[in-house]
Amino acid sequence: MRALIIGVGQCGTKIADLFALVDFEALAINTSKSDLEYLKHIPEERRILVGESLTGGKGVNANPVLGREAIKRDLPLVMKKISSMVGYSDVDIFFLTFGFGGGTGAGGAPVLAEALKEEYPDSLVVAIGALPLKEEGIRPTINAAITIDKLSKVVDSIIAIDNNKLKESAEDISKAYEKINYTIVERIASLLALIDVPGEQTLDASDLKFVLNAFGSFATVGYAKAEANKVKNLSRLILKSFENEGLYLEANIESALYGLVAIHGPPELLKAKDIFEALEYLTRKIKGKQIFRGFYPDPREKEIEVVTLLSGIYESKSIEDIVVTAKKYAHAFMKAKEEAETKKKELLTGLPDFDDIYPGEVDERLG
Ligand SMILES: Nc1nc2c(ncn2[C@@H]2O[C@H](COP(=O)(O)OP(=O)(O)OP(=O)(O)O)[C@@H](O)[C@H]2O)c(=O)[nH]1
Repeated sequence: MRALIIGVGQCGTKIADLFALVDFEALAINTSKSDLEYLKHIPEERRILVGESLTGGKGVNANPVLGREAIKRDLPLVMKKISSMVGYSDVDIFFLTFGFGGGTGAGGAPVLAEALKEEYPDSLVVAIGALPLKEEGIRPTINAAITIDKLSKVVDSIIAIDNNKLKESAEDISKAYEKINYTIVERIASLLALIDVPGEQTLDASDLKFVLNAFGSFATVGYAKAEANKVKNLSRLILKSFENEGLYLEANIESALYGLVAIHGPPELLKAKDIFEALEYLTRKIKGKQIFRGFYPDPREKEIEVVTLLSGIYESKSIEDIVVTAKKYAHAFMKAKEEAETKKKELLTGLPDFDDIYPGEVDERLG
């Protein structure tokens, strides 16, 4: 299983940097020079500043039109770098990480996704994007809604992370982001690390690709971990991993098409009866009724870890809230703009030109 992580914009490159820390191949793309310099784990030759001629290396200030243009201008450079990283072996999945509410990531991710799909038709392109906090205001909400629409037509799945859901109240925002980013990487890296690893039942790259090949719908990742000696009922721990409070976004998991569950822990505790009980429950619950599973007994392990991926989701309150708010605002804005234009026309119609009021002035002076 080979995954390549491409971070776009500040949020995206911070997340990609954490993936690099746990040994994933990662690339960072940004319009802000200082944000690129701030990264710790992605080597310098894998950091690309785009759109410098447009932005002077200072970011795009939440303007996705500039973000889109910046990536477009330097797309050949970006694709050349990706090609040199890919080399001669296939990439199963390109993961694009970014924040939905800014300018570089929101504007750039769809452009890059399209280019990757064209260049690497056998690889999946999966978006991993953070949804804006409600208190950030209308602009990030609009950026997010439009980017969701664009990506849903290009990528295979969108793993949307609702910052509102993961941020604990009264927390300092940069600390909250740090924690959220850690959670994202912990879950996805744990899952990817188990793919193709021999287990009692093994998940391979084609299982993961099947589950994520979901025509641009939403996916979410659940997680539960506990010290092995404290787990009295494994079935309950598995169920906890896909309970709403453990997921990345508010979503109706019953609307999911596919599920994938990976369980890792000491062999004596991975009891088949408990596992099947929980998986049967999940199979009944989701619409598509297709669950892939992997059990990984590991005698060195002192904890039990469960990672759950649900995909093909169309019912999500987190997404609906953003789209509905953005649509409402966009309609009100377009209406206000139209009214302003009409009012301006009404007010100014009927005025004469200078020549009507000062006839012949120039001719007189010229004699
Ligand atoms: N989870 C998470 N979300 C973040 C983080 N940083 C920013 N965000 C979210 O991402 C959005 C802003 O995206 P950024 O990545 O900062 O913006 P950008 O893509 O670099 O674009 P510009 O700053 O406009 O050039 C906001 O809606 C934030 O809520 C982060 O580290 N983690």
